[in-house]
Amino acid sequence: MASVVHVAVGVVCRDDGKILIARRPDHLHMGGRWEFPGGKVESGESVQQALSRELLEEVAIEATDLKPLVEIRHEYPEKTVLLDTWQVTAFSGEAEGREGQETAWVAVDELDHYQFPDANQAIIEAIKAAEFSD
Ligand SMILES: Nc1nc2c([nH]c(=O)n2[C@H]2C[C@H](O)[C@@H](COP(=O)(O)OP(=O)(O)OP(=O)(O)O)O2)c(=O)[nH]1
Ligand SMILES: [Mg+2]
Repeated sequence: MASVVHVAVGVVCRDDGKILIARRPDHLHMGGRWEFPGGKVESGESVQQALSRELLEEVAIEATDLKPLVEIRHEYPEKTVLLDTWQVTAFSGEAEGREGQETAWVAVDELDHYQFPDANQAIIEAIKAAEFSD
């Protein structure tokens, strides 16, 4: 059986409530679709360390406060991922796609207008639910 890929995913939220999304480079799995920035947890790393590293590498954001949002396990035909998803409640830096990706700040009720990988529907639902519990 194929192993599960552990992925650290960040929902970076600005003071105006908008959330950072980035477009996955075409050559990657789910290329061309929008995502919440993040990447694979490497061996010896905690998920928080992985997320902080990926946010800096991908979108030039330095996360200063993280809180767990949701864990989504999803089976794609090619692989199974565990999206370990965190809300980034404080950060510094100006978001930019450091790997040439397009980025956007999007209101929660506009997330549905973007095409994400299939696993992300559950993340979007968790974001909407969290909005009302804060
Ligand atoms: N970062 C991220 N990955 C997602 C999301 N939704 C989703 O299905 N994925 C999947 C796509 C990939 O199979 C996997 C993440 O891998 P990745 O390609 O971002 O990993 P990485 O940045 O470490 O890149 P690399 O090791 O391939 O260089 O999780 C999402 O919202 N954000
Ligand atoms: Mg990545």
